[in-house]
Amino acid sequence: DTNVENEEPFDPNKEYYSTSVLGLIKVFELEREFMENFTLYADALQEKANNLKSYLDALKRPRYTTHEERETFVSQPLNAFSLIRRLNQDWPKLQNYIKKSVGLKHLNAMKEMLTKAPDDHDLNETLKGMHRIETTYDLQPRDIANGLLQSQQFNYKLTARECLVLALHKFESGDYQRSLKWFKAALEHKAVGNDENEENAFETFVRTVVQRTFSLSNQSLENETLQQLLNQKFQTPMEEFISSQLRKWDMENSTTTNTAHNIGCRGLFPKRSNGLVCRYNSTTTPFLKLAPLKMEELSLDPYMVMYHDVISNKEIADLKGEIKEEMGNGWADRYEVVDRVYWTREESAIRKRINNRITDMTGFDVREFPALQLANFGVGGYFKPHHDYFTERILEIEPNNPLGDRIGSLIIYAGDLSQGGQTLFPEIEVAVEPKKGNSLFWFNTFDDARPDPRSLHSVCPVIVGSRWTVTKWLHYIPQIFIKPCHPKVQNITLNA
Ligand SMILES: O=C(O)CCC(=O)C(=O)O
Ligand SMILES: [Fe+2]
Repeated sequence: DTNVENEEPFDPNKEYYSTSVLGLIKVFELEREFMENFTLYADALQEKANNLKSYLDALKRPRYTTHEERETFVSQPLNAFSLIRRLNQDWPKLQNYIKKSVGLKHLNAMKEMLTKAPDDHDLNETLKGMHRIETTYDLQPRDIANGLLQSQQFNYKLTARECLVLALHKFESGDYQRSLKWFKAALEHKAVGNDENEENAFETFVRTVVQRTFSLSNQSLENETLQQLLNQKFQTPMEEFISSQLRKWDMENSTTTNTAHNIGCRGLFPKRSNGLVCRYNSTTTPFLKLAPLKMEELSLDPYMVMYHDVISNKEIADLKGEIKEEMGNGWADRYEVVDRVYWTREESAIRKRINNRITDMTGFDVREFPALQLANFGVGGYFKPHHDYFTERILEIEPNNPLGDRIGSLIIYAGDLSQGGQTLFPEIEVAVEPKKGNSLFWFNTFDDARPDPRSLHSVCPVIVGSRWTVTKWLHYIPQIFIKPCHPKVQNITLNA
């Protein structure tokens, strides 16, 4: 992959709007509020213009172009009186009215809102998310620009400026091949007629390419030469020049994106037919005798199952309703994750219900660690491949955990997604669809509590939808009598 992910220094306290749908809703609200004030401001300006216009209309009279006509007009006392009075009384008022600012209240509100607008880091994080979607699923810039995301056609087209921002982002991250494709998409989406902002955007891109050309060839960049090139910016020789440079640099810098994670996300893991079954589980806890759970085996070794329809929309809504206001802000973890996370630390009826359900699914005791982790993903939100058992990374997040290693993990899918966001196990080539209401459970360690590297997992970048999850790590110590450690040597093979 390219170096897009690592170019910025990591700031753990930085909040991003784009790393969760919850954050994006805030920006949506911000724009709506901005537009409301903008409209009221424009209305106030309009009203002022209308008032000025009607004053002018009231003054309408013949033009009196000759000296004689004017003499006749002012020799009439009513006209003369009216003229003097207007200029003495109305004009100063008119001056004041013209000087008076209107809609200041709305203007100030708009200024205040600007302080909350997404900054450059937000834009960069969003561009990274867009890049992740594009490269993971190997989408073509031309299709994206035309609103085609995988097989779904949206009624949306990117403007040339938007294409150029993407082209520049690829350029800056060294992905010259995709930069060229975005540049071509920008040419295809050029507005009819002259658009100054668009021309500036083209000029910036051309300048960037020309500058690299010159700096690579150790030539000093003569202002005249640059200007000459810029002058022919939309002509074929210029386009050819840009294309040939980007193509040349791409060869020097060729990258491949065929990792197991990407292959899995593209739906290209081999189909498995190994005697796995779906059945009702009515034995893990006594409660299941009354209400068995629909269980689908995904893998026997390592053990991994999917429970279907274990949580209702109502329960999901209750849980979200409880935490939404307090949910922390989105963050971009240096190691793997881009999302917004919240721990439900308060005891509540719905949390208890869900914990009971988790015990029904796993047989494990969760009373010592009743917190639930909620996550909401944003633009291209994902997890890099990682292990949930104690690694340096996890010990950094959870130092001195008295509960022991995370022997199992359970995810409840609680959001509506139409594309992307599968949970992947690259080592055993399993891809799990994040269907709302379902729950995925797997073991991270062998029976003797050694880490099982086959539990490596990742999350594919979300393409379309709001991915919500409830995550529960099942720690070793509380299960010590429920799932005692069986010392047993296992032979495993990895599909590396
Ligand atoms: O959301 C998922 O599907 C997996 C999340 C995960 O791997 C984790 O929270 O450690
Ligand atoms: Fe994980």
